[in-house]
Amino acid sequence: MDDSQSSESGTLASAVGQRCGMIAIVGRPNVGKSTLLNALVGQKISITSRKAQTTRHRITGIRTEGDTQYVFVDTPGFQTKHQSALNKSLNKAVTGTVGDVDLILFVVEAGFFSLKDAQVLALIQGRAPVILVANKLDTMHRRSELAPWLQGMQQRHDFAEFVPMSAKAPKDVARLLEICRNYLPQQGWWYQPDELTDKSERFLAAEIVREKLFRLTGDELPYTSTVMIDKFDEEPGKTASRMLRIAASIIVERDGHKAMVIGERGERLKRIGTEARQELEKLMDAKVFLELWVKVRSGWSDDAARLRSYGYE
Ligand SMILES: Nc1nc2c(ncn2[C@@H]2O[C@H](COP(=O)(O)OP(=O)(O)OP(=O)(O)O)[C@@H](O)[C@H]2O)c(=O)[nH]1
Repeated sequence: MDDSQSSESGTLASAVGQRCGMIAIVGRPNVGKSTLLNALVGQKISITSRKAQTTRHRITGIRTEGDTQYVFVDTPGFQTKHQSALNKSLNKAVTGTVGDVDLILFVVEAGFFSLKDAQVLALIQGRAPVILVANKLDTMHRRSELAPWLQGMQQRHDFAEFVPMSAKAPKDVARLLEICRNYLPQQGWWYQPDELTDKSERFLAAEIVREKLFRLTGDELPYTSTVMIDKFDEEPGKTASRMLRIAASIIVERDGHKAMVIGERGERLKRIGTEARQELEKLMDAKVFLELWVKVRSGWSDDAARLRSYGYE
C-alpha cells in the first residue's frame, strides 16, 4: 500500500462509527437555555443571568463524548439580526454540510406553557425532530400534574420525545445527552475532539466586547460593525490565578462610526473596555488585560483610539 492510500484509509477509519450533528436549543427567555447549554457542553460558554434576554447572540458549543460530537446552537427566539462573525462563519461551515439542524430541543418550564412559548413553537413547526425539554422540574410542586400536562403538550406538537428534567441536575443532563445522540447522523466529526477550550474563550471574548459595544452605542451603530480578537494569550502567572492578555479590534465602516465608538475624549471606548474586562474576568476567572482598537474597515487606519484597560485600574 503506498502512502497516499494509507493516509486516505486512515481518514476513513477515523470517521467510521462516528456521529456528528447540530442541535438547536430554543425557547422563550428565562426558561434555562443557557444553563442547559453550559451543562450539556460541560463548560461555561454562554452567559446566564436571572434577568431575561441575556443571550443576545447565537453561541455554539461543541461537546465530543465517546463516538459522538454534539454541536449546539443557543438561539433566543431564533434571533438572527445580531449575528456575530463567529456564528456566521460557524453557520457557514455547518450549513454547507447539513443544510439545517438535526434536532431541536424546545425548552419550556415544566407545567407551564405561555403565549410566548407558543410563539417560539410556531417558529419551529415542520423542521427537524423536536424534543420537549420540560426544564426546572425541581420547582414543580405537584408532580401528579406532570403527566396530564405532558399529554396536553402532545396535542400542540408531534414531539419526538418528552424529557422532564432539571438543567441543574448532572444526571438529567447526562441522560438528555444520551437521548440526543440517537438523533445525530453517522458521519465524521466537524471539529477536533478538544475544540471548545481556548477557542471558545476567544470567541466569548469577542462576544462580550461586541455586547458592550452595541449596548453602549445604542441604536446608532450599524450592525455591520464587528469585533475581532487579534491576540489571546495566557501568561504563565507567578501567582495561582490566571492572567490573560487580550487585544481586540472593533471594526467599523466609517470614520463617523469610529468617532461614535470612541466618544468624547475617549470616554465611551473606555467604558466599553472596562465593562468588557470586568465581565471577562468574572467569566474566565482570570486577571484580564484588555486592549481595544477601533479600525475603519476601508483602509484599516488604526492610528488613533487605543485603550488599555488594565486589571489593576
Ligand atoms: N430551579 C431551577 N432553575 C433553573 C434551572 N435551569 C435554569 N434555571 C434558572 O433560570 C434562570 C434563567 O436561566 P438562563 O439559563 O439564563 O435562561 P435562558 O433561557 O438562557 O434565558 P435568556 O438568556 O433570557 O434567553 C437562571 O436563574 C437559572 O439559574 C433548573 O433546572 N432549575
